[in-house]
Amino acid sequence: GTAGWSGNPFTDVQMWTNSYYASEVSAYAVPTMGPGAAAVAKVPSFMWLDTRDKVDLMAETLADIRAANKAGANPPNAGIFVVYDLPDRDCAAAASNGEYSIADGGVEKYKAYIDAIADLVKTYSDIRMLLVIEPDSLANMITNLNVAKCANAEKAYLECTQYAIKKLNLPNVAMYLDAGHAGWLGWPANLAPAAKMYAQLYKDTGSPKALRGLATNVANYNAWEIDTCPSYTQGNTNCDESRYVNAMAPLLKEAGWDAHFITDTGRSGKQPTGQQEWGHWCNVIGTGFGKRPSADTGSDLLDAFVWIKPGGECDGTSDTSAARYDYHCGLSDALKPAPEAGAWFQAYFEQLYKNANPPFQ
Ligand SMILES: O=[N+]([O-])c1ccc(O[C@@H]2O[C@H](CO)[C@@H](O[C@@H]3O[C@H](CO)[C@@H](O[C@@H]4O[C@H](CO)[C@@H](O)[C@H](O)[C@H]4O)[C@H](O)[C@H]3O)[C@H](O)[C@H]2O)cc1
Ligand SMILES: [Mg+2]
Repeated sequence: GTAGWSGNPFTDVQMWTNSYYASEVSAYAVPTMGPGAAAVAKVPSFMWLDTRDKVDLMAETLADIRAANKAGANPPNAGIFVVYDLPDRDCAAAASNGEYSIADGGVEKYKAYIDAIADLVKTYSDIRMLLVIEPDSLANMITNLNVAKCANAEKAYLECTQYAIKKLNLPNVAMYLDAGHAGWLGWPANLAPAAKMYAQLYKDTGSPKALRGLATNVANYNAWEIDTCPSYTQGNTNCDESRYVNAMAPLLKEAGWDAHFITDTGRSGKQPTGQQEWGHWCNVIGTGFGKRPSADTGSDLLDAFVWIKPGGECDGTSDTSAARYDYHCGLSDALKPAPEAGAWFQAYFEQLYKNANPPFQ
């Protein structure tokens, strides 16, 4: 099969459209928006393994993919998943805190979570797995060690990430470490320290073949390429993901890692967005579905445009009394009322659909 790969792992496969997202669209969007909304579920978005239980959903999805490939899918389907269950997850924010805590054996539980994923990858060695590793984790190690929860999590994040990289270094895996976005690590002050950290991790894990590069703009809204830098990017010449990737790549190469990239365009179709400030990340108003997933990027550095954050799934609750309330989700440029992170947010889906570029309607 095409499980093994060399070069760009997106060129000879098609990304799988999973039934979990399709069921959300058909249950919540189609009834109010009509059959046209179903077209969004035909666009492949990554499946987030944000709890240990979701690994069971990964197993079901891999069975679906195997069946489709056996039935003659050409090109064959690849699985697209986000590994996202670090202990003390999302350490600089409140909205996406996870099930594991460092204080409560979270590192060991995380390793068992990774072992379960690795077992599935081996069971389905006929299927190529395209993985994003831990959004918002390493990026916080560059810019938020002043946040106590992040400083306390640094050792665990690095131990868990190294464990994940080594255990998932398998022939049918291509993985990309989360690298924030142009408005996060793309700032001049953050770029070199970030490149140093990622290159170090690549070397410390033995320059693993399965570690293809970095994923950018996960759950964020930046354009891949924009002619006029939006006002909220003032001060940072890397005002889109292409500039960020082109600035980061040579630093990694100099440090010994010939890294490639994927960029989330799932919510970057409308530019500029309604952000009052670039650092506002929660349920931002004025955004739209963006460039469709494709390996035809026009860039030697970018393996694919991908939809990593599933459009319509919430970034965080706007309920100020909720345990996971984060003030970013209460800002003027955050759509409200919003449910818990990961839950379906129909009004947001309608916003993305209305503003889609290319359009759906
Ligand atoms: O003018 N200047 O010269 C100058 C210099 C330096 C400046 O400082 C930079 O300012 C940037 C903001 O512009 C900061 O970037 C923000 O950092 C946040 C984490 O702290 C990120 O939040 C995450 O977002 C994820 C989704 O992306 C969520 O899933 C996740 O839950 C959530 O936590 C924001 O995206 C990201 O935009 C940089 O750290 C900071 O270094 C600023 C100006
Ligand atoms: Mg988030």
